[in-house]
Amino acid sequence: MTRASLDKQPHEVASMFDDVAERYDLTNDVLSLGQDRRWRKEVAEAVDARPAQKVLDLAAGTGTSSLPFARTGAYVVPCDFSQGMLRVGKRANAWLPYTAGDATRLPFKDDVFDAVTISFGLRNVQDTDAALREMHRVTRPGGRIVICEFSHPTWTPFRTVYTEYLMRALPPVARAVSSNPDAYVYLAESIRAWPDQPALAERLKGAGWSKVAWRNLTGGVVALHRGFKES
Ligand SMILES: C[S@@+](CC[C@H](N)C(=O)[O-])C[C@H]1O[C@@H](n2cnc3c(N)ncnc32)[C@H](O)[C@@H]1O
Repeated sequence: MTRASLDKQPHEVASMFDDVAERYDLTNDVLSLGQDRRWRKEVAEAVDARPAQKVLDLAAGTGTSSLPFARTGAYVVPCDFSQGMLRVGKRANAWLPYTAGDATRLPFKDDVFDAVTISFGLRNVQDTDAALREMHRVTRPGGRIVICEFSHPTWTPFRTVYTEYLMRALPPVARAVSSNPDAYVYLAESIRAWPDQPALAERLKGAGWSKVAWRNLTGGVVALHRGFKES
């Protein structure tokens, strides 16, 4: 697959996730070397969902990213546009209110969620700024956003090793465990093309979010960005 794999239309992205849905959670565990569990714990702490709060987990896929919020007693809505991912999720956790929807045209009214969050999803949305604006629209004044996304390690020697892992080690491992190995070539390429931590913070501000800050996890392999909607 060539770099053209990054130029995917939304329906191609949805279909790519339909293809990997059955083995998505297993593949994640293997390719992240088990780190994904730690990252999810950090996201849950950053979102700090309280009982009865309304939380939107956007690009929720199978809903694995939604479970930590549900466990706090919050009302969490997993939303995604891949029918395949939603189907696998519903089979495992039928009690979650899975909702089909596109991040750039959310099927929710204004100001309804206490918190909106997106894990490993924003990088896949073709129009990042439109998704950030939509997330802002559906958040209540005073509410918060937490974005968990692959990012760029800040220490150069580590960044070099990590880039080698992404471009050389990850594709053959993905070939062994995934039902659609090309999806993981796309993963590697999309991570490299993704804005770095300060650039993503500027995009959040541009979409209307205030008090924007970020924190690196695993040396910057992942970054947690957060922001607030002005009251
Ligand atoms: C890598 S998965 C992340 C799933 C889950 N959040 C997790 O942490 O495991 C990315 C998800 O983003 C979804 N996605 C990509 N673009 C989207 C869009 N425009 N609207 C809704 N979902 C989208 C895909 O369908 C896929 O399920």
